[in-house]
Amino acid sequence: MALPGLSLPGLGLQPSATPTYGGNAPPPTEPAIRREDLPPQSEWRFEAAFGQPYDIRLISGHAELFGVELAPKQTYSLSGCKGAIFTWHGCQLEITGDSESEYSAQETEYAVEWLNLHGMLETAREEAQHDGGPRVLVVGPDHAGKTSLVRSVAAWAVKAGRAPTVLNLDPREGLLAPPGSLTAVAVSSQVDVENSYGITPISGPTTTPVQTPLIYSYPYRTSEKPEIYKALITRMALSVTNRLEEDAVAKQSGIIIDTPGSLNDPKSNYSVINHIVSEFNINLIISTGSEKLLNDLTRRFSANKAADEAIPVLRVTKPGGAVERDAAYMKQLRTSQIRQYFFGNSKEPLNPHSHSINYGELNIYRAKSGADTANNTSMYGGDDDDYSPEMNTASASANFEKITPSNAMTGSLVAIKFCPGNSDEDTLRDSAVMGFLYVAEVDEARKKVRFLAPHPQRWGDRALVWGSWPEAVADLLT
Ligand SMILES: Nc1ncnc2c1ncn2[C@@H]1O[C@H](COP(=O)(O)OP(=O)(O)OP(=O)(O)O)[C@@H](O)[C@H]1O
Repeated sequence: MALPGLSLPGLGLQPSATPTYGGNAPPPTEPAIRREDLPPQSEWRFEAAFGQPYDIRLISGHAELFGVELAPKQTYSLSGCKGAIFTWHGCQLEITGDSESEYSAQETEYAVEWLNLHGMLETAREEAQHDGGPRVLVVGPDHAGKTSLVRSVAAWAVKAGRAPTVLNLDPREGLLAPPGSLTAVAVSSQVDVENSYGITPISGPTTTPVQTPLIYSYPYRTSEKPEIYKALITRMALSVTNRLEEDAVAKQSGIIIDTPGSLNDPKSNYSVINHIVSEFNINLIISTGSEKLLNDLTRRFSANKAADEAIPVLRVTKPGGAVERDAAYMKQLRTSQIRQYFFGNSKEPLNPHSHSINYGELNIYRAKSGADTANNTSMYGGDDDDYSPEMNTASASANFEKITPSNAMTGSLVAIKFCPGNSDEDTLRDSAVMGFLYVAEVDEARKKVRFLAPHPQRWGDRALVWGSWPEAVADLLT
């Protein structure tokens, strides 16, 4: 048994005789299996590399991964995952496989704060009047635990019978969609340990919950195209508000918004945060990982305001285990999310469909990058209170160009928009996404493109949008 709080990789192993190997025989390659006893309110933190098997089984007690309870005796494959298995009352875990880092930790006060936040949100839901439940914005620098917090409070809410709407506004990491998208989804069934919020609708039967998210394409790195980012937020706010009006449970459950760390530059005058707050009518801001941000937002939204105008800004402790994810890891994460979108995972393999289509039948637009477009205003360009998407019509008209397919597209994703192929630029920008295609091959001689799609159905004459983000993945089919 490992000493609580002092566990290091391998220390949980039962001592065994040192094996000796005769001749040139290779050592056995059986993965190491060890058991860890976790005391109450502690967690098993791990960083498992991509492609390296890393399995965890709950042997006794209760434990959860960011709010999602582990089923006893079930093996969870957590390869390519960094996270923590937390226990409120103590548990024993069985761990198989190697990790880059793993240890048990008892400095977990953050978890109590997160649970208190959940209690607070539950009270707000119970007291919700005609304007619905809590509308929460979570902000903080990169790697501060924002996504983990959102996932935990959403999972606890679902367990309490709610259906919170979760929004991901970080295009670097997809939610129920590949990276390069912004998503809103009403989470009504239990969140999955391995698949998080579940998977999007596919052609076959599944064991994981199927969700129907609202997806918008934002094929840029976060700060590249502020005017488009803001226009999409306005669009999403409208769609989400309309959806909530049709679903009393979702309305009462409220919304929780996860944001990228890049929104927190004070030089911007917090222009995008202001925009989100006003479009979603936010009534609670959670700040984590930065004292300065907390102070700035408190001054802006809460201090010296009349009671009916003030928006409370709450500080939540950053989890000690929240780790930085370097550029190489984030690239692997993006590739793995794209692969999973088309091929599923080991438990739920998918069979993508191949579509070979003549150039003449396609309406493809290239979303110009920030460097391409003139009038590229800064994300941080002044106060946002008077922003309206119409103001950007002139610049929006320079954002898409119709193209003929070329080899440069090979390995990229294109978004299938709901709008027709001959739509104007504002419609192209604002239209939600029906799904994504992977460009497997462009045959310039025969003027044909071969796409991979999760669905067998063709998409008619709908507009396709190709952007610079996420980067092309050359080896998706290998
Ligand atoms: N208590 C914890 N123990 C171990 N790992 C953790 C813990 N909390 C979070 N992590 C991990 O740390 C990493 C960063 O956390 P998370 O993604 O929640 O932060 P974030 O603020 O959303 O980051 P970003 O803005 O860069 O997306 C993730 O890989 C997450 O799984």
